[in-house]
Amino acid sequence: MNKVVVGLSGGVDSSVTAAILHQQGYEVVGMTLWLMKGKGQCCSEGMVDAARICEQLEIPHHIVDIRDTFQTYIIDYLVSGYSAGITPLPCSQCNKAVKFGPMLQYARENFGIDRIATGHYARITVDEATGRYQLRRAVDRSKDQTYFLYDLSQEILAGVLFPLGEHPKTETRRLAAELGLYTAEKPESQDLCLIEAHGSMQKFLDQYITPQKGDIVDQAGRVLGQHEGVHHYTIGQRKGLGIAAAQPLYVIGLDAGRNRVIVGERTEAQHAECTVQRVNWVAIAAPTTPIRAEVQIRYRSPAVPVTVIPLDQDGSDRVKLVFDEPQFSVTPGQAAVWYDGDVVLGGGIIEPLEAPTS
Ligand SMILES: Nc1ncnc2c1ncn2[C@@H]1O[C@H](COP(=O)(O)OP(=O)(O)OP(=O)(O)O)[C@@H](O)[C@H]1O
Repeated sequence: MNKVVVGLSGGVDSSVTAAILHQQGYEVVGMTLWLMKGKGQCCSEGMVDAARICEQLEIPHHIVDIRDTFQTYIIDYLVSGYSAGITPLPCSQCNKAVKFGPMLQYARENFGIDRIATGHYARITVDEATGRYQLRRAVDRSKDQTYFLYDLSQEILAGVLFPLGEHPKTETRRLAAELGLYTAEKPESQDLCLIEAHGSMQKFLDQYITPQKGDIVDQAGRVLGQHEGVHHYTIGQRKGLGIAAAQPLYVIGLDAGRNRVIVGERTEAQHAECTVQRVNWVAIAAPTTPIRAEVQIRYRSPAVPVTVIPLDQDGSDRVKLVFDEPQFSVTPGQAAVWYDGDVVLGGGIIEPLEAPTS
């Protein structure tokens, strides 16, 4: 019988994932990763709900304490990034370094199982010509999570199932109700798990970074106001600046070294290009010449036409993105993920932009 370990968060998506695979005849083992130290209410609720689902499906449930890994790869990563004036994206890093890699390893070492499944909305296919695993957008585009999954290696994609990628979310809910799953009515998580646990990113970060007031300046260096700590701001932010100006002002730069937040008008918040590091190529091997694609620079932003230019000799690790049209709020630390239609070609982390003068 085919065996699979299903990552169970205690939410409806992973519950239905386990139920679908169970129905399809897989021997399913439930696994919940214990992620957060201290403020762990959502973790403990999730663990209990996951245990209930496993009891209902009559499958085993294992809890794996991975809090040290989460601390190193997510908490420390966020704190050092925000301290340096960038806005790191924790979710792709979490998927790669905390969830998929360790879950596969644990499943192999402890149960001899080399396949895992999660409730992510994405699809995996194989390119028959090249043998490469392809990551594709979910059928339900409003739920598509490929932006957070671009960094998974070929080896990991080979061992993963995303049964929900083929289903609209409404069908997931319907299935949960039809199967009488304990979690069928559970509300959606609205935000990052850290924000859900702490109320806001600022509250979370203030535990680690002492807020240090400083100047809000324009590109000419004129002081326009005071900020509450550089780590409270992100590129493109308009609200909460506390500055009265004739034109709306946006954050266009974060100068952690001089403890300054730099603001400007909307046109100053636009960039024609940026560089991207730590690139992971998914559907294709690293190219050595420029390619055309559509790129997404934020989770909820649309994919826009771009030329992807390899910067290293082998084309692998860094690229330059030249947008057909200048883009608003290109944010260092966030991911840029480029696609060919619904297929992820590759992605990486946006590097610090050329600093606006201040
Ligand atoms: N703590 C965890 N332990 C194991 N697997 C997890 C955990 N958190 C998330 N996952 C897996 O990753 C998938 C996507 O997680 P995400 O945080 O995006 O939650 P979600 O889309 O709200 O899904 P769910 O409804 O299952 O919570 C989940 O469906 C689950 O399979």
